[in-house]
Amino acid sequence: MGEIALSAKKLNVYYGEKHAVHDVSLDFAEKEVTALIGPSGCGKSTFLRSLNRMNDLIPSCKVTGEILIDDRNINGTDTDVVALRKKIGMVWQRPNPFHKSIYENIAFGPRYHGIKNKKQLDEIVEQSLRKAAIWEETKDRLHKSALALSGGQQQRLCIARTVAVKPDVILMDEPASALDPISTSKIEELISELKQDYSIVIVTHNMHQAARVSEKTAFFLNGHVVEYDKTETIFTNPTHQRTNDYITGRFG
Ligand SMILES: Nc1ncnc2c1ncn2[C@@H]1O[C@H](COP(=O)(O)OP(=O)(O)OP(=O)(O)O)[C@@H](O)[C@H]1O
Repeated sequence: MGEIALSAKKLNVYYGEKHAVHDVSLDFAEKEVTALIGPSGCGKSTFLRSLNRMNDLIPSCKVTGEILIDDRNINGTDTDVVALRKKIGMVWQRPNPFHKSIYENIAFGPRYHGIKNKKQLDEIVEQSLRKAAIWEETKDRLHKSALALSGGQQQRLCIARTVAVKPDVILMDEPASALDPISTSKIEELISELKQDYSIVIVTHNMHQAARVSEKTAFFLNGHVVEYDKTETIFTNPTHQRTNDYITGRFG
């Protein structure tokens, strides 16, 4: 494995009495894609959300264990959560552009983090849209509403919005599950491009997608990680019977 971008150590997540994630320890390598797979309700999204403290927003939720980035535990009370979410961005299942222009969607984050210069913002908007492979489709309508874009374009816009604040890690929670097959394949191509610059952790129900886009795969079951290995190994020669049963469609 290359350099580690992010590590979870003995992470447990509870919703009140419900113990949703059990003692999960995983290392995520720099500039690789890691897929989190497993049946519905096994804790994939809960785990993903704890990687940038999004679970803080759920009052009943309690997290124990460590998430290490640059050797610092982000679960401490002294963490600047806004700065953390700049470093570790999130793309959700449903595209959620702001009710603003395409330009303003992208400029919002950098402006919030202190960039006011118009020329600099123009450059960031163009670079981010290019990185998210949506520049050609938007360059002549930057000041039109983002909501007029198709679902697939909106999702690429949301990826551009995440990229605009220069994160190290991008978390994606089933980013293509609400999209048609052509938009899905564009998102998959984009993920393969983005991993040259970012570490990506993606939750997906789509096994083919996990096999196509990721280097590593973690198989979750009932809040536990059953197996974590190279994607090729998970899909061709898994160690555990339960992994084999899941990837061959025997359950889930
Ligand atoms: N906000 C919440 N409050 C209480 N329980 C929750 C909450 N969110 C998730 N859970 C429970 O935690 C467990 C894990 O849910 P989670 O959404 O993380 O699973 P998942 O593997 O991502 O599922 P899916 O693939 O269906 O999205 C489930 O039993 C779920 O019902």
